[in-house]
Amino acid sequence: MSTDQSTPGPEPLSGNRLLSENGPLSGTRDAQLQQAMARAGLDALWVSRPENVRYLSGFTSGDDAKLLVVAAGAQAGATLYTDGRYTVQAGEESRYPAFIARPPATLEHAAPSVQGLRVGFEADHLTVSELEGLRAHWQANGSQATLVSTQGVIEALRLVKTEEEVAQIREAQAIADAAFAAVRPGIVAGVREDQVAAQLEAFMRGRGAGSAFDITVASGPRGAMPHGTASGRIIGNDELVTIDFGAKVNGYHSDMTRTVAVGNPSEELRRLYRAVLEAEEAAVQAIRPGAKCSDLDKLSRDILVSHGLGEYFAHSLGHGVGLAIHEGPGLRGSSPEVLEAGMVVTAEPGVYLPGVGGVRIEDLILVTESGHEVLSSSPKERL
Ligand SMILES: CSCC[C@H](N)C(=O)N1CCC[C@H]1C(=O)O
Repeated sequence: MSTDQSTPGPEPLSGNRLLSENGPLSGTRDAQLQQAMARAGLDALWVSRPENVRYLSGFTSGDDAKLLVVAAGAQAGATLYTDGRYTVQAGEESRYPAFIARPPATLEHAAPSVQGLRVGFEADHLTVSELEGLRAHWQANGSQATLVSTQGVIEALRLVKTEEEVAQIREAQAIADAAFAAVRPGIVAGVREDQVAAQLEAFMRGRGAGSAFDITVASGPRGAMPHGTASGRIIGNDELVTIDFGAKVNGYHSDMTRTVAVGNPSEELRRLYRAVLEAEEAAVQAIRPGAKCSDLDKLSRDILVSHGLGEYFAHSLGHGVGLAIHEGPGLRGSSPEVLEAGMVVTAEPGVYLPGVGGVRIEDLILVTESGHEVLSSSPKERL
């Protein structure tokens, strides 16, 4: 939602309108939100990250959606702001009343609700011009809100998944596993990388899922690119091919990487593969509640260092997965986070040797009370 009124854009269908009367904050998620806002010293929160709007309201469009949450007092409640393209969708999906308008009408509508309040905004998900819009409308004309820069208020609530959320992720991963099983026999010399990606995507769409992100199919020397999106390269004989993909079900993602052998790759490539597999399996085995994310990263990194490959492990061990493909907790050396039951994370060490190729192996893992459950079930090669 831009505050730039020179930008062409949709008009409200019939003027700005509130689809229903202000609804109260209710339910577990709202209670957790109110507590989080209290901890952050906020009276209100202007939510602009699409995944956060969806998490709280149920509204699925990331194109134009903002949420104003007022935690307590006479104005307590939440309102969804979106434009006239989404009138029907907002009415069907949002738990909160929707005000259909474009800025600045949205900000003018919200101004009386935030008068004199400490209003948080999401610093990582608000443009400079949008912040200027908040200042212009909420810190003038007697509104005098105090704008507070925040980070991760709602993301912290999203770390531990509910059973319903886990079910969506599990379903997404099951579809991705089925796609891999269907496509794997066709990954042979002479096939283009983008044909492999297209087959995976078509399979997932056929099962009612989307693709979680641009699929990586990186063969031969392209394996040295951690984000080697499928290209027109023809897969050669005796190569390794790294395939990283996921499905998306009701907004929830899965994420898995397999590196497969075509023909008989060299002993040097097989050595890389075995080292990464050892690092990956050790990390997975160590996943349990109470495990420090930084320790898990170190565990897998130390194994690769012991094989002389530490310098080629060019990223962190893994990340949380949910409404975003990359979310907390971060399984990286600098992370202060500790795993809890209900988190869903990846373990995905890799090595990338420019001019040679690369290997990455990744599983999707649910942290359980007793340890973990590996959600991804596609077989890994033993080279
Ligand atoms: C663009 S989404 C990439 C998904 C992938 N599984 C992934 O998270 N990574 C691949 C390389 C490292 C890691 C990342 O940090 O992007």
